[in-house]
Amino acid sequence: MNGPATLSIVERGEYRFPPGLRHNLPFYMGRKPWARIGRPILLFEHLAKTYGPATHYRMMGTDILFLNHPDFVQEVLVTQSGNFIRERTLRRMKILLGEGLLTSNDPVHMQHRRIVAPAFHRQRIAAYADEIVRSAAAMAERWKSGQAIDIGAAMMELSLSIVARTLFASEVTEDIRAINHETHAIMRLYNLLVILPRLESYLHWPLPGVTRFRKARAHLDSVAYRIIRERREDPVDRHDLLSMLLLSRDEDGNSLSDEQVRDEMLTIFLAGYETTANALTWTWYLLSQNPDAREQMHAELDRVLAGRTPTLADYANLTYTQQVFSESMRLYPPAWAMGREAAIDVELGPYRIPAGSHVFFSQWIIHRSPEFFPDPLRFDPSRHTDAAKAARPRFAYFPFGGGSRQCIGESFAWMEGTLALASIAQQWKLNLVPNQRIDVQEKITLRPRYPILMTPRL
Ligand code: HEM
Repeated sequence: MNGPATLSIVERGEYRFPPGLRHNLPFYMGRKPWARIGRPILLFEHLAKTYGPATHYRMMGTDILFLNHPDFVQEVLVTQSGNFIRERTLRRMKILLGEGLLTSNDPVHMQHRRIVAPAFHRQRIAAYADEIVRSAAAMAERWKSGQAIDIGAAMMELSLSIVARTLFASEVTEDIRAINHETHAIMRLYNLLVILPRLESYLHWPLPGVTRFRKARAHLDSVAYRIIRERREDPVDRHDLLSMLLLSRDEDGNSLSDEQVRDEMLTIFLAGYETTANALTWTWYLLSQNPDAREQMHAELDRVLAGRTPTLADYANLTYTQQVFSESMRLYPPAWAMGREAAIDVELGPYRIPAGSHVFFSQWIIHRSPEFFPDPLRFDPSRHTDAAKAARPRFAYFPFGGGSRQCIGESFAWMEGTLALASIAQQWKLNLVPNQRIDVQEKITLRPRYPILMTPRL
């Protein structure tokens, strides 16, 4: 790899690490302003500022590399992807998602990806455009001028309605609310349980949190398997993602079992719903703070749509609206960090790390690097013209990851984000209610830490 210019090395036996924290990470917790439980972004910002493109720390006996240069990201996600597997915390989401695309490793992952891919082909997701516009327009019609709304909650509700229509060809029914409710209950417990060293072995214990987890999973499974059974009994194509999961075959004719359909259904639900809702939430916030960009977007909507409801055919012509969405995901990437685990000893540039080491990189940090995005905190959609993109390394901007595990829902998300923005902005301008605390909460996705209240105006 070309790599960043000057890199120092710390040797340990046959291994070579970048410089970094002298003590195990827990040693610093509560002692340093950048080491706070639940604020990993502060740690990553500190490491990037202090050590530059690559740094190293240890946690509970595991070596962790934090990489801050697009060339390293490319190396891990593409060039040497075969040397890495999902890191431990993500693998542990198997307690909810089984062997779905997010949690599995090869060869299972490759097999499933081939079967699931047709559900996300361009022609197929084109059919979902009308559903997206209908859900967004219906929500916007319910708003009243000057009446404050919690934009994060509104975008979650919108995203849930879009998932209902596109994954299950349905309105938001009791079943879908149950899936939503139990998935979130499990994810809240997961955030606590994931810190246990051998989580899987505690799952049968009668501890209060674990009992709640088992109940939620049993309820979730009963709903999911009932939906699958009903669909198998009446196997018509309802033109939704679930029909595709049930009908899809790879080139050798392999299809998914009920258990595999359950895992992929919940994976798509979880991966596709909160990410897009957060991306839209931050976009409305940023537009309210950048009136020039907002005016330019409205001018494009007036020009392209001339008052019509947007359709799929308009999507390609809404270039500025797409750039607004891109710039929002640069500053507030819904997937704000990613990780892998080295399956074998790995050489990365001048470094050599042992099998079992974890490697992390953060969209939040790299997307805000002044080297690739001058004046990085400025909201500027023109950073995403084709010419500007071609002038940057591929992994200076990677909201959807990359390589063989690049987000399978990326085209869906672009279409959903752009058309939802267009449908709502056609009816409203959203202004921020003054004097609010705005901050991020870095869970698996990047949420607002406090509700963000906005008022729609004509
Ligand atoms: C703005 C919205 C979205 C963002 C920012 C996003 C981001 C990502 C990222 C970064 C990954 C790679 C994770 C890794 O390699 O560790 C990923 C994977 C994935 N995403 Fe998305 N995603 C979004 C929307 C969606 C949607 C709408 C769907 C489905 C409808 C979806 C389904 C998936 C699935 C199934 C994977 C796993 C792919 C695999 O490993 O083969 N995502 N997403």
